[in-house]
Amino acid sequence: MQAYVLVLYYSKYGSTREMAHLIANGIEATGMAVKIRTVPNLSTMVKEAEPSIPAEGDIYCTLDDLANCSGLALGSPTRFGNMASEMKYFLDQTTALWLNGALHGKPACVFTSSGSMHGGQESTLLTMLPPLFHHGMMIMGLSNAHPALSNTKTGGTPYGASHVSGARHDQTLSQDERALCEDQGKRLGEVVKKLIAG
Ligand SMILES: Cc1cc2nc3c(=O)[nH]c(=O)nc-3n(C[C@H](O)[C@H](O)[C@H](O)COP(=O)(O)O)c2cc1C
Repeated sequence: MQAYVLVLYYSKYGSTREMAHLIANGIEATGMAVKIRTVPNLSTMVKEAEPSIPAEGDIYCTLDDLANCSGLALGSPTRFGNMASEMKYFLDQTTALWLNGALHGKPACVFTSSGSMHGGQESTLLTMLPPLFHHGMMIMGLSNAHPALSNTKTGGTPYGASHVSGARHDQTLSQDERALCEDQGKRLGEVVKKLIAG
């Protein structure tokens, strides 16, 4: 099986999805293969549960997609300063992978999108990390040598790429936010390549 980096995200309004695809571009620029996967919406009405294959867009992640990756970029919108329940629900189904150490020693990074500038991006990124630590993953942030990290007037944190989408989801990714997404993908891809090469 060809080695790949998994970009796994949840997105309701599209911002985190756009970030996921920019990060994937960065990973591909290193020559690594990428799988982009998402997770379904949650519904309180069981009979309204999502079909197993989405009508459009990226397909849903399986546990095998996660178990067999060589590195992971995990993205979620900021929800009350934390990851979306859809992503948490998916992670809560990974006990078998934890038991057999499927993700142990693999590099991982996180990214998020929030409505407002000070609406909890950092707390979201930092609280997305504990499940990855529990899986024994090696956590990577952004390079603080990247000029966009100092120049950005919106998203971008040392803990991972971020985007401020505005109260009406109408704020597109700034050049700095885009550059940091691609750089995060490149960093991850390069580290994964080195680890695979031994
Ligand atoms: C239930 C809920 C909670 C949210 N909580 C926050 C929050 O704590 N801080 C914030 O800045 N934005 C918050 N937002 C806004 C989203 O983070 C923002 O719209 C994000 O860009 C959506 O990402 P998406 O386009 O990938 O769905 C919240 C949105 C929802 C629906």
